[in-house]
This record gives sequence, structure tokens and C-alpha cells, in this order.
Amino acid sequence: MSSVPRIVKESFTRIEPAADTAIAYFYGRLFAENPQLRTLFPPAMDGQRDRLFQALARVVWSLDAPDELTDYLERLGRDHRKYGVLPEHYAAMGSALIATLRRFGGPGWTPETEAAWTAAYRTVADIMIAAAERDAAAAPPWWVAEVVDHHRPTPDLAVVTLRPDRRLDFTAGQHVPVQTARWPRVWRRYSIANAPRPDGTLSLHVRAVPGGWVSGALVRHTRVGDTVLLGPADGALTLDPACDRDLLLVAGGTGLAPLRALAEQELARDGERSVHLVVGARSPLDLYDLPELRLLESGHPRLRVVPVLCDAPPHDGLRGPVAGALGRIRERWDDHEVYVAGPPGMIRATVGALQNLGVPLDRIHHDLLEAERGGARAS
Ligand SMILES: NC(=O)C1=CN([C@@H]2O[C@H](COP(=O)(O)OP(=O)(O)OC[C@H]3O[C@@H](n4cnc5c(N)ncnc54)[C@H](O)[C@@H]3O)[C@@H](O)[C@H]2O)C=CC1
Repeated sequence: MSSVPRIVKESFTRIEPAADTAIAYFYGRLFAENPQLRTLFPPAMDGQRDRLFQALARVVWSLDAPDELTDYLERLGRDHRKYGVLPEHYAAMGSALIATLRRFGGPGWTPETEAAWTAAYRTVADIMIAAAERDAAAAPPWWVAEVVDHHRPTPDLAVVTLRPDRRLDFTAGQHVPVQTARWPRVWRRYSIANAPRPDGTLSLHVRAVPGGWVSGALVRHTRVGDTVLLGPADGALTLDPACDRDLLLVAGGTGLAPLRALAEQELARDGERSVHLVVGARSPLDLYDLPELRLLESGHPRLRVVPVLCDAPPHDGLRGPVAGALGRIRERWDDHEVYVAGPPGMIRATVGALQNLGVPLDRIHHDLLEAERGGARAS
């Protein structure tokens, strides 16, 4: 095994405390040397800086796990096609990155360190470029999608249905990046709220969060007939086809979207698994999809939908945080496969409650890291 991972990790630890300054320097240098690259990035770079640093950290700490790293980089390479990134851009990025690391690497930065980073970057770029080229043979870099339905069950929430101009493959539980005409080059991810449909349309549940550019545009400034851009679907919150345990799906707020998709996918199969869909919300108004869910339930005896309200006056359902309600719905869930989606605090509380109810961790699936990166999906 080469010494590259060790050297890269050690030097990265020294640079990490100055991450914010280093990333700002990196972009300043990249755009000064390659002004044409500025058009690939959004006008405001704040979120972009965080994302670059998170990606860099993930690559550095995965250098010892080549399979995991390759999988991640291939997805990243495919995903970068939607930004208009070309193979020749990688050299410019690499040169600005090495210059930045040299500048912030302190006295421990040696020719050996620089050689290790150069080798690591070359490997990373080669994997991303090759994955993007393979993908280009099979799929467009982005899809133009027409808004075919848009309704606002509450003032800050929209259910948006889109028809992509070409087939967009996805698996129930995945999310897609979305760009609106109002905010060019700003992409945000939203979970797809349905299993694949014969007509290729997909629905998103979008809450307009304070200061959220894309979520605000999708909720308040989007109409039927408008178009948005979509990137490729991604995400691992999907059903394991080999598993036949009964399903417990625990949703908080718009975290309902991916779990509704999983429920639809399971119910479309000729199976016998029971499906409990527990929907946590703050108030009755926030149970925006309940009428549709009741309709689904009425057509499928193996589905049970259980709303749980936390901030509501007494009503005929369950009250309190969704995590605390699980033990009141059923004493044990340890024979179930469980999927959880919602705000990070709700995911954490629910996973803890499930463990207390005897569910092994390897049967609890969630996207906590994605939800924490978060704004990602919400803003
Ligand atoms: N795959 C995933 O995990 C997905 C996650 N999301 C995330 O879900 C969130 C949805 O937001 P909203 O609809 O505004 O939800 P919300 O803030 O209205 O909360 C929904 C439910 O979660 C509970 N909750 C909220 N914060 C909590 C905390 N700190 N501890 C325990 N329980 C908590 C509430 O009591 C309520 O029952 C967003 O952060 C979004 O990014 C959305 C889609 C998919």
C-alpha cells in the first residue's frame, strides 16, 4: 500500500482548522487564473464553499477504502455533468487546489507531501472524468422538466409535479437536483415523492424555508407550464429487494416524500409485507398529504397510515413527538425493516427510540448525513 493516503490525511489535518480561509483562497485563485470557470458556479458562493470542503474531506478520509471512494467519485463525476464541467477543467481545479494546500500547509508541507497530493488528485480526477464520459453515452447532463401540476396545501409548502423531456431513471427513495429559472446555477436536492410512474412524471414536496432561494422559487413563484432543470437521481434510501420483513416508515414533515415513494413501490408488488407509514407533523394543516394517503390506504389492506401531531390541540390521533409515539402504536418493532426521513433532530430521536424498542441498527435506514448537509434539500 502506498504512503499517499497517510501523507494526505496528515497534511489535511493541519489544513482543516483554516478551512474557510483556504477554500476562499482556492476559489479566488481558480477564478483569477481561469475567469471562464466563474460561469459554472452560482453567483453566491457560500454554500458552494461548504460543499467543496465536505467533498474534499470525504475523499481524504476514504483514501484507504478504494471501493467506497470509487463509488463516491463516480457518482460525483456523473453529477458534475449538470454544471457543465469538462475534462479540461480538472487540471485548472487541481492546480488551484495544490497551490492552496501549499500555501496553507504550514512548515510541514514538503515536496513529498506535494507529490502525494498531486498523485491523489490525479487519481480522483481520472475516476470522475471516466465516469462522466461513460454516463454521457447513456444520459443527458440534465433534463428540462415542465411543471404539470402545482398546489399549495399550506402557504409555505408545495407539491410540484414535473414531466421531464426525456426518461429520467430513478429508484423509489432517491432525490433529484433541481434548478429554477429564477436562480441560475443554484441546485438543490429534493426527494421524489413517488415510485416510477408509467408517464415518467415525478412529484416533489417542497417547504419554502426562510432565505431558501430554490425552495422559495418552487413554492411561491412557480406555475403550471413553467420549466425547471433536473439533474440525475441519486441516493441510497431505497428498498432492499432481498428483504421481506414487514416495513415501518417513519416520516417527519416533508421527509414524507421518499417514504411515500417506498410505500408506493412496495404496494405495487404482489407481496404480503405489511407497511406502517407513521407521519409526524406539527399541526393538522401540516398533514398536507393525508387525504391522498388515506386513498392509498383504502386500496391496500396491507398499508396502515398513522398520523402523529406534536404541537396540536387534542385530536383523535396520536400526539407528541413522532419518536415517542412508536411504542404506543406497537410494543415491538424488532421484526421490521425501518426507514426514517425528516429533520435531523427527528431522525436522531427516532433512531434512539427504535433502538430502545429493540430494533437492531442495521435494520434502520436513514439519510442523516444528507439531512444534516441539509439546507441541501430544504433550501
Ligand atoms: N431523506 C430525508 O431524510 C429527507 C429529509 N427531509 C428533511 O425533512 C425536514 C422537513 O422539514 P419540515 O417539513 O419543516 O418538518 P417540521 O419541522 O415541520 O417537523 C416535522 C416533524 O418532525 C418533528 N421534529 C422536528 N424537529 C425535531 C427535533 N429536533 N427533534 C425531534 N423531532 C423533531 C416534528 O415534531 C414534526 O413531527 C427538512 O429538514 C428536510 O431537509 C426532507 C426530505 C427527505
